[in-house]
Amino acid sequence: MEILDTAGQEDVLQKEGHMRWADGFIMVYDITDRGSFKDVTPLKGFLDEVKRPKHIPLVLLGNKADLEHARQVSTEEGERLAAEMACAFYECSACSDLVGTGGGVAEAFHELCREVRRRRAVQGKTRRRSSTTHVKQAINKMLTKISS
Ligand SMILES: Nc1nc2c(ncn2[C@@H]2O[C@H](COP(=O)(O)OP(=O)(O)OP(=O)(O)O)[C@@H](O)[C@H]2O)c(=O)[nH]1
Repeated sequence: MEILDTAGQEDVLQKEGHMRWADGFIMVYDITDRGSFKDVTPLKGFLDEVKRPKHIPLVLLGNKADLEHARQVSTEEGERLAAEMACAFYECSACSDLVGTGGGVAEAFHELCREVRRRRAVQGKTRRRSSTTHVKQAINKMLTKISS
């Protein structure tokens, strides 16, 4: 697995390059900064424009859960946004190893990996099914030729 931590201030071309490169995304906002939460929706819109096929593996992550006293974005708001984007949601603290806060970082990465694998398995099945269909069609053609 390769992890790219984007700078957050990259230009559109850089952003597009990163989006094309990646198989999955963790979108992180700061629960003590409503502005960072508001940035998620347009970023997801941009991702949908750039990425084919759509519905790429995605996890929404609210960071800095250790700073509860400074919270600006509720857990429910995070959950609602994740439901809208049809993705998993966690809150975490990159600065705390406490159970229930620090655990979210690892869990977010695990969930993203699981989702990437699930999508690949589904795509693999589709590809296998379609190649079987091609073989069947070719055999049918041959049989038709032979019988005519
Ligand atoms: N209390 C607390 N502080 C955090 C947490 N995560 C990051 N920080 C602090 O927030 C500041 C910014 O962290 P960065 O990792 O540079 O954030 P970033 O989003 O990667 O910033 P860019 O490089 O601009 O993209 C630093 O001072 C971190 O120590 C957290 O979970 N809890």
